[in-house]
Amino acid sequence: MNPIVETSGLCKRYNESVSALSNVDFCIERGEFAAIVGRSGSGKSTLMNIIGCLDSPTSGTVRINSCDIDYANPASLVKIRRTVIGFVFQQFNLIPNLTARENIEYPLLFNYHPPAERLERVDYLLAQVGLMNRGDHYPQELSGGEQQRIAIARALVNKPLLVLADEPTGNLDSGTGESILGLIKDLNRTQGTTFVIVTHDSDLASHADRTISISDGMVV
Ligand SMILES: Nc1ncnc2c1ncn2[C@@H]1O[C@H](COP(=O)(O)OP(=O)(O)OP(=O)(O)O)[C@@H](O)[C@H]1O
Repeated sequence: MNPIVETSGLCKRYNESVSALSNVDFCIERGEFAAIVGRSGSGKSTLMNIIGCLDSPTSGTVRINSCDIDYANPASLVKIRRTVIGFVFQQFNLIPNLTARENIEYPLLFNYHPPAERLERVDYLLAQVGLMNRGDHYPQELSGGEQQRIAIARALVNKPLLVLADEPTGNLDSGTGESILGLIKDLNRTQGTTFVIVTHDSDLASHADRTISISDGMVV
């Protein structure tokens, strides 16, 4: 057992009447491809936001890569988000006035990388997601599935240990959604990157090694 994420007694209350997570204990192993499933409002996004260091729990602890997360220290959260975690969103969130290639390269600009190294990394990832011939296209010139492939390449550019994807297929038709999950599965197998995805769709979740079900803020 070599977990990349461990939570213990995780609780999140948004206010007195809304308890979004209650006492969540779970772990994600290194190299795993896990799917979090649950009905709308069950607490999936809340859990992903806390693991992704985008939001803080009301109580409980989270360990990522064997370090306790200090939610009171914003600089340490930024560092973890930049170096350990990659994010993929339902809405793709590509920057519209940058080409596909520039979108993938963008996170590298925050850490020092020589230009030749950046080019090589971007070319490698464009090939990995099967879009070598689309690098100079702007997001609006790409299909939804192609935009999500570029967003996945961008999430991988800093070689994160963990990629969190919140409804990565939510904006795609079912065939394209399957091909995106096939890509994630392939990257997980070939590169060993840990993926945690949230999906409403239990058929799509069956691509994952393990399904974690959330109901009313609890792992069931
Ligand atoms: N900022 C907020 N303020 C108050 N309540 C919130 C806030 N964000 C989420 N909630 C509530 O917390 C609960 C869990 O929400 P969450 O977004 O985590 O669910 P979800 O499983 O991701 O839902 P969906 O599948 O619809 O995206 C819901 O009852 C929601 O209304």
